[in-house]
Amino acid sequence: MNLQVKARPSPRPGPEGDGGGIRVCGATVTYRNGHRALRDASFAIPTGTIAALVGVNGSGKSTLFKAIMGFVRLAKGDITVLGLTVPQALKKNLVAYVPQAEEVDWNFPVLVEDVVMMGRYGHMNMLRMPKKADHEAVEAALARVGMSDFRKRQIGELSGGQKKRVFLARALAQDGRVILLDEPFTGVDVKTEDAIIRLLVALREEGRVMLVSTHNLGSVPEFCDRTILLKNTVLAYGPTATTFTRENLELAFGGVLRHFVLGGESLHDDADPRQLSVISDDERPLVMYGARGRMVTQPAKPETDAEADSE
Ligand SMILES: Nc1ncnc2c1ncn2[C@@H]1O[C@H](COP(=O)(O)OP(=O)(O)OP(=O)(O)O)[C@@H](O)[C@H]1O
Repeated sequence: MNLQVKARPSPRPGPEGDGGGIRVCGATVTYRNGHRALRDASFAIPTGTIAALVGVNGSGKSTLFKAIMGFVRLAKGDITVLGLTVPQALKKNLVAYVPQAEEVDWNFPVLVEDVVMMGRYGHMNMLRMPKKADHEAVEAALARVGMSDFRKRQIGELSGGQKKRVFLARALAQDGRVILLDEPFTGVDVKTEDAIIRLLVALREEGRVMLVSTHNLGSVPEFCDRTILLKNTVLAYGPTATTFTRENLELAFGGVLRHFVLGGESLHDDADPRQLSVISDDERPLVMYGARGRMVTQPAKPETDAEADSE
């Protein structure tokens, strides 16, 4: 299916983004080779929320993370984290990052507990001598992700899902108030995915803010309060119930998405006229009711139920 992408002005953050959370305003990133990976991107997510970052490969998701982490410089625009500039937030250890598996050199000989201890570096002095509180934080973080028994294992010896949990533990040990997760579900089984989602929901209850890039469309309405649709700029952002729609997904993914409509004999034994739409970019598919695409999965929070019902 070929869908044309309409040019839309990048939506600007509303008042909800003032102060807390992550606020990105007109962010533009141009790499050294001249490639502009992010153009005039704007959105705001308040604290105590989980936001999904959704877009095709190369749409700028990792670039946006790098900008929030201060790894790449903004050519234009401005990012604030919990009301602070990026350097101020990094200095206070407020931002934790769970990288994509491809970004890590798994041959580097380091123990699981040492990886998690790296999360404590920002809390230590120049000599990086761990204190009792650092060891306790590592212990607690490993226990929280169910990886205590693996603490003396080399990180490279673990499965994909176990490695993800270790990097989540590193973010927990750091005690970041803002946690950026770059594709945490890629290469993990459903059980680990559920465990990660439960952990993120618990972290939300603690008032943290999480930005999660994912190709796993089916899980977004399950646990993400907000959605940001990216295609080198922000096409749409807002509550998942009103933003994560079929129309917006088609805008963001164009012909990359597979789209099936099931109805008639392939869905019902009787003359029931109702249809199901299935949308996928080849990870977990999103299932929606009917031609307009009403989500089957439950939105993350009760108030978004109300918004969905009022559609
Ligand atoms: N260091 C770099 N130098 C030049 N171009 C880059 C660099 N890093 C990324 N890019 C380009 O910027 C664009 C956005 O890349 P980015 O990694 O942010 O996308 P993404 O949405 O995270 O993709 P994926 O879903 O594949 O992880 C791509 O076209 C990529 O080739």
